[in-house]
Amino acid sequence: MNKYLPIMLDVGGRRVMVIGGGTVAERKAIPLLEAGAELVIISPSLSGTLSAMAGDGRLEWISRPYAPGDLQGAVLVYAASDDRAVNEAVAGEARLLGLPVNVASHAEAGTFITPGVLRRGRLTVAVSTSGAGPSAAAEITQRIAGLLGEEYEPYLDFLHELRTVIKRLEPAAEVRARLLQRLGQLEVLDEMRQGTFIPWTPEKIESWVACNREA
Ligand SMILES: C[C@@]1(CC(=O)O)C2=NC(=C\c3[nH]c(c(CCC(=O)O)c3CC(=O)O)Cc3[nH]c(c(CC(=O)O)c3CCC(=O)O)/C=C3\N/C(=C\2)[C@@H](CCC(=O)O)[C@]3(C)CC(=O)O)/[C@H]1CCC(=O)O
Ligand SMILES: NC(=O)c1ccc[n+]([C@@H]2O[C@H](COP(=O)([O-])OP(=O)(O)OC[C@H]3O[C@@H](n4cnc5c(N)ncnc54)[C@H](O)[C@@H]3O)[C@@H](O)[C@H]2O)c1
Repeated sequence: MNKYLPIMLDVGGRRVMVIGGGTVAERKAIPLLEAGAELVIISPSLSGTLSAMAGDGRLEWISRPYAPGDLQGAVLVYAASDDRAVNEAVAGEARLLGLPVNVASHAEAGTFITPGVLRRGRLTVAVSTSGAGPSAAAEITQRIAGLLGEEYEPYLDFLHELRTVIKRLEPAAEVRARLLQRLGQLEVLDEMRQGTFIPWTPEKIESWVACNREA
């Protein structure tokens, strides 16, 4: 049943190939660019949005149909053409090269699928139905969006800042673990939700660390 492994992949500066330039390719391309991928699209045509992005130099467009050998140098592949046989051929080449491949027309021909995604700054929530119901994945993602407000973005920035200071100041693993656990018990998230949070100065952070070091 649990066939798919959820992971968070760093594609920053890495070459990702998308075959096809329509609606689905566009939906896959935008998060790839947001994640800093070096995006190459091979397709005889492009959607309006993708075309504008190619014009701005945000992605490379190779204006022709897919041909075997096109996947050289990629770390990730999306077969998003509307031709099942083409997507099949792309998946075959990816398999030979040992590359993860997503197949839009029939997911079972590929090796990974795309979840619905909600982002709040450093927080990412990914929702997958393992392919059972893509619309349901989108709807559940929207429901979760209603539960997790915008306050999570500054909250995670705050946690990141304190965690960085703690890791810098505390060499002892035991003390670090205690501080990081206490960090999670602060009421900062509620304060941020209510708009009453006052940003901590570096002095306040250091004094909080000093006061919470002991068991
Ligand atoms: C979540 C989301 C992310 C994204 O794509 O970015 C996503 N599909 C979304 C929307 C959506 N997709 C489809 C519809 C029309 C309604 C319907 O058919 O249900 C809608 C609804 C809409 O458009 O509103 C049709 C469809 N989808 C797939 C197939 C082929 C197949 O089942 O094999 C067909 C039939 C094609 C045909 O028949 O021609 C396959 C996949 N779609 C997946 C992801 C993967 C599984 C995710 C999971 O459940 O875990 C998987 C397996 C592979 C993949 O694409 O990675 C995104 C919502 C983003 C958002 O808005 O939040
Ligand atoms: N996975 C999903 O979430 C999902 C959702 C809806 C539809 N689909 C399926 O995904 C496929 C694509 O859907 P779409 O709405 O993006 O279609 P679309 O018609 O908008 O786009 C298809 C694109 O494929 C390109 N193409 C055609 N032949 C090609 C080739 N030989 N090489 C490279 N590119 C080629 C076309 O030029 C076009 O840009 C369809 O099979 C559809 O059934 C998947």
